[in-house]
Amino acid sequence: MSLQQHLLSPEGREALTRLVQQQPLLAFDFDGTLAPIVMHPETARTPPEMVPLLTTLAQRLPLVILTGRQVDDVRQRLGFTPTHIVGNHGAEDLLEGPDAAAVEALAPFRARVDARRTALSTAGVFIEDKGASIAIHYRLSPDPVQARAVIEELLTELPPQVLIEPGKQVVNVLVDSAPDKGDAMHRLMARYGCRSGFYAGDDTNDEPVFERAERDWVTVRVGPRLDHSHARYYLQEQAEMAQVLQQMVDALGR
Ligand SMILES: O=P(O)(O)OC[C@H]1O[C@H](O[C@H]2O[C@H](CO)[C@@H](O)[C@H](O)[C@H]2O)[C@H](O)[C@@H](O)[C@@H]1O
Repeated sequence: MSLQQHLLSPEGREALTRLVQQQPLLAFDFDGTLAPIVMHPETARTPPEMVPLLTTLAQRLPLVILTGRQVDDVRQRLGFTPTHIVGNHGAEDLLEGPDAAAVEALAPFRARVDARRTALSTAGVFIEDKGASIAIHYRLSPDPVQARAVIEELLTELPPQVLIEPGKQVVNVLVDSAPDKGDAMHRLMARYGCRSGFYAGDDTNDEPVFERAERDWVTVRVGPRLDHSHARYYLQEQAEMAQVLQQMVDALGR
């Protein structure tokens, strides 16, 4: 793993320009990458100034969204129509729906959640059941100690195949046999016949894409440089993404 470079450095801009001219697959995570992180998940949106840039890019290249959200949820927040969407951290394809085995494997965990609804809500912990994965949100909890205790108890006995992954003020409950974002990216590269790719993400669920990227892909982690990330480039903050999109549009020319 080598030191990450800033994507808007001269070297980063050159790599981006070179990539865009090779008809790559452009893939973006949503929360924290296209949309700023906000307190309430239901208020997240692509900033208006980025929408025309994304619209132009999606008209010129295959442009896909790989998100932890459900497909129908993210679709209404984008403000433009991407070529394809994969949701649920890789486990829900726009055309094929959620991974049925994952939905089924989560049934016993769902029952554990149901039995603790009152304790969770008293602690300000909000459950987002997305079918093929479940998010346990604690950003809005007024008492982090109480929230942690309730979540720890909920996670004490995990059903077979169920695993947990930390995210941004959220615990993701996933199924180990379900496809992740890395699987989704490789599947979409094949589907759209692309030999090179761009991927931007900001969280733990994006690392499988960074880790399994081919040598000539441009991979970007949104957030201060993190030495243990497998992304090749970084952006200091989400607001810089608009400049990246503009650079791509400029590189495509007319
Ligand atoms: O893979 P992503 O597109 O980045 O989705 C990851 C999760 O995003 C959402 O939660 C996160 O963003 C919220 C809005 O900014 C924030 O309030 C929350 O604390 C974050 O964890 C979404 O609600 C989840 O379903 C996604 O898995």
